[in-house]
Amino acid sequence: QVATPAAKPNVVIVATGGTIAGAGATSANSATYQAAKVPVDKLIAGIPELNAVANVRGEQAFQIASESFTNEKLIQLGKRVSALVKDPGVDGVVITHGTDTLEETSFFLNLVVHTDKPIVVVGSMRPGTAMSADGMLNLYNAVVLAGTPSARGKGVLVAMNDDILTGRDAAKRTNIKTNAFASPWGPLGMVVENKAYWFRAPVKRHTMQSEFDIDTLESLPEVQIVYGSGNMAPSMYDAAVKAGAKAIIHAGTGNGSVANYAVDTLKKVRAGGVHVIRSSRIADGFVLRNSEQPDDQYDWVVAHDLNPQKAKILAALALTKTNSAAEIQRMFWEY
Ligand SMILES: NC(=O)CC[C@H](N)C(=O)O
Repeated sequence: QVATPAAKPNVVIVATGGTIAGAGATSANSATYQAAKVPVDKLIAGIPELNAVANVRGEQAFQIASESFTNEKLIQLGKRVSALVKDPGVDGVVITHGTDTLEETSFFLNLVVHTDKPIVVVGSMRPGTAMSADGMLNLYNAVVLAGTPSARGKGVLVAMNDDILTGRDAAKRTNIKTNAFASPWGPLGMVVENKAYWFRAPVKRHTMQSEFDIDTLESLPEVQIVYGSGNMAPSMYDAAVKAGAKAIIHAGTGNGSVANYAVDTLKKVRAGGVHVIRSSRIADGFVLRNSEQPDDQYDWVVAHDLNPQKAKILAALALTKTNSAAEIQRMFWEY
């Protein structure tokens, strides 16, 4: 009796732009190119091998370089993904995305899309026109992952350079090389020749367990980041408040430290009703509450292990639920 082949999964690729859709003048241009040029159908047509692993169709949500993402685009993308995963005919979703803010989008979707279906965010460091372009295999791996049943329930995933990273932790660490993304806590696994191999699973709240829901969101409160350095200008915090920030992410040196000449400004910011959240400018930062600064006394929040750009996403979502620093801190411990 001939075994009937397993039905191929139905995967939708939602394209937003980035280098994975980029084009350079010559094959030697691995770092000089224009992002967001190639439409999704051409990306799919360029990888005929996709037909062997999934039934794939594409949608062009945007065609932009990801440094140009806005809160409005995050919400628009989130709502589209939420609608797609509700479709019983869709088994998984891939999002092609520029790598500059890929980590913000993957974390945002991890927090707001209520599904256990795989959602895989993917980009590339070289345009498809370059020698040893990485986009084709990254996209192929992302589609394999989005159609893999064992990828269900693991939250939003990032597929880059053979690694499977969690959308929560994935961060861009270099701006030229193909091994650009990493997590402070390591990858969840790898995709190798059409198969996902798992070694870890996320433990923080995400997707189905999240209290945030894209279907109830129409906008996000303003949150801005102020970068810590020697000889800072405390007026930068005032400028963020003037720009409408409801929370300021302090991207502090080391332990999320605050210069002694800036503490009073941040205390005034908090007294004015704007939240202060201490993150760290270093890679793999980990900010302990009441270390270096008396957060309890100042009613400040610490970002835990989240880098400033990730903390900004969670802070904005937290402010849609509460204005209590204690509640915001709980969310930073749990997500
Ligand atoms: N590798 C990339 O995707 C970077 C290109 C562009 N800055 C973007 O983020 O869209």
